[in-house]
Amino acid sequence: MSLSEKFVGPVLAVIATGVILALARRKWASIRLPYPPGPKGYPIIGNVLNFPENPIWEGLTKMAQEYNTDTLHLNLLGSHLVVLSNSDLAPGLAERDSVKYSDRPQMGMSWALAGMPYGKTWRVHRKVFHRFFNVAVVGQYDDKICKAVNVFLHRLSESPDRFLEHAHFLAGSLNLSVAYGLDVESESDKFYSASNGAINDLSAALIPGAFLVDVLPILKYVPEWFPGAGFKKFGKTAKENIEKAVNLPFQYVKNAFQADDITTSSFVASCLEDLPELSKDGVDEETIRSLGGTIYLDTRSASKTSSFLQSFFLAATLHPEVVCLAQRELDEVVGGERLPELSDIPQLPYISAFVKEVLRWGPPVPLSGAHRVMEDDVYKGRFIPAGTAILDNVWAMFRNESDYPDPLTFNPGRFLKDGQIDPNVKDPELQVFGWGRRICPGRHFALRVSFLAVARTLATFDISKCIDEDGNPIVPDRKYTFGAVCHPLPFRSDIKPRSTHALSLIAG
Ligand code: HEM
Repeated sequence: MSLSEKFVGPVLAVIATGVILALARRKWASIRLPYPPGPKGYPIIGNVLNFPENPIWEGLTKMAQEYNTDTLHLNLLGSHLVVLSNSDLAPGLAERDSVKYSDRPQMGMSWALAGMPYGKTWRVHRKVFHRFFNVAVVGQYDDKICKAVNVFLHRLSESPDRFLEHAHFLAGSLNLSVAYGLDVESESDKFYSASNGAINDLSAALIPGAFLVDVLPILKYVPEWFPGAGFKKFGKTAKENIEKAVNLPFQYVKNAFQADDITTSSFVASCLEDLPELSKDGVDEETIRSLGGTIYLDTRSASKTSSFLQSFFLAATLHPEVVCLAQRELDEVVGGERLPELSDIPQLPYISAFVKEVLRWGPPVPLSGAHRVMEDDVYKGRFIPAGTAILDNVWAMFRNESDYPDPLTFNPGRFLKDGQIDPNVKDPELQVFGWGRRICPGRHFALRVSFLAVARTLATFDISKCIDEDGNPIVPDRKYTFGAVCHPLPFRSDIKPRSTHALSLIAG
C-alpha cells in the first residue's frame, strides 16, 4: 500500500466527521436559537392576524419599533418572513454569503429575470443583461433617452394637465425603444397598448394580496374570499396578455433581422446579432425573447421610472422654493441657451441632489424585491431558516432620523456640502435599487433617464400649485397607491413653459 493510499481512509474519516459535526451543530443551533424578534403567532396561521393593513411598510415599521428590532420576524401560515429596516443589514448579509441570499420566492413569473430562481438560467440571463446595461456601456442609450425626454417636454407643453400620463408614456415608450427599437408615437400604438395592458394586469396582480403572494407563495393556496386574495383573479386573460406583449415586438424585430432590415438599434437586435457568440454561454432565442419582455414587463421598470417622475412633480408642486433653487443652478450652467445634457451632471449638483431626494421622499418600491434564503443561516444569534423571504423596508430606512434629519421634509440640500454632493450622507441611490446579486441591473440606465427628465423639465417649465375659484392654492395630498410599485394618487399641478424661448428650445 502506497503512502498516499494509507492516508486516504483517515483523511476521509476526518472530513466525514467534520461534516457530520457541522450539520449537527447547525441543526442544534437551529433548535436552540430563537427566530429574530417579532410578535408571537397562533398555531398554524402564525402571524396572519398580526399582519399590518396598508400601507404595509408603515405597519411593519411600527411593529419593528415595538419589538425594538431592525430584523422583524413574522410567520405566515408556516412561511417565514424577515423584514430589514436598517440600511446596513442587507449589504451585510450579501457580503457574508451573497449566494445564500440570492434566490427569489416563486410565484409563476420564473420565465423572467426578476422572478427566476437563483441558478444557471438566472446567471445566463443576468450576464446578457449586464453586458448591455453596465455602467461602461449604458451611455449607448443616451440618444434614445434625449429623444424620449424631448417628446415628453413637447407633450407637456401641449397638454400640461396630463403630466402624470406623460410621465408614464415617457418611461414606457423609452423601454420599447431600448428593448426593440420601436418608435412609439402615441398611447394607441399597437405595441405600446399591448405592453401597457399587460403592465396593468401585472399591476393588478401586484395589489396587496398579490404582492404578498410574491413574497410568500404559500398564499396561492388560500381561498379567493381570503382578505387580500384578489390576486386570484389574475388568471388566464392576464397571462395571455403578457404572452402577447412579449411575443409581438420580439417577432417584429426577429422578422426584420431575418430580412436584414434592421433600421434602428435595440437590445433585442444586438442580441440576435451577437447570438453566435452569446450561444457559447448558453444563450438562445428564448433567452433573448424573455429578456426583451423583462425590460418592459416583468421588472415593472416602466412603472418604477414613471413613479419616480410622478413623485418629482408632486415634490416640485409642493415646494416652489426648491424649484427656484434648481432653476437658478440650471440657468447659471446652461444659461437658458440650450437644454441641459447628461454631460452636465458634474456641473449640476443641485439637480443630482434633487433626484436623490425624490428617490428618498417617494421611493417607487417601498419594500424592496423579496430575496429567498437558500440555506439555514444564523445571524447575530438568531435563526433564519431556509425558505425565509427577506424584505428590505426601504420606506423605514428613508425615514431614519439619524441618517436624514427632519425626514418628512423634502430638502435636496441635505445631500450637499459646500455646493457639492456630500459623500457623508447616505445615498438613497444605493438602497432604492435593492442589494446583493439581485441588485437592479437597470439602475444606471434609470438614473440617467431620471436626471435628464428632471433637469430638462425644470429648465423649461415652471411648476406650482393650481389656484381654486376663491384664489387659494390647492395643496396636493401626499398620498400613494399601495402595491409593489407605488405611484402618487392623481393630483393637480400648474405647469407652464418658463418663456417663449423655453418653448422654442422644446420645439428644437
Ligand atoms: C427608478 C427606477 C427603478 C427602480 C427604483 C428599480 C428598483 C429595483 C429593485 C428594488 C429591484 C429588486 C432588487 C433586489 O431584489 O434586491 C429591481 C430589480 C430589477 N430591475 Fe429595477 N428599478 C428601476 C428601473 C429599472 C429599469 C429601467 C430596468 C431595465 C432597463 C430595470 C431592470 C430590473 C431587473 C431586470 C431586475 C431583476 C434583477 C434580478 O432579479 O436579478 N429596473 N429593480
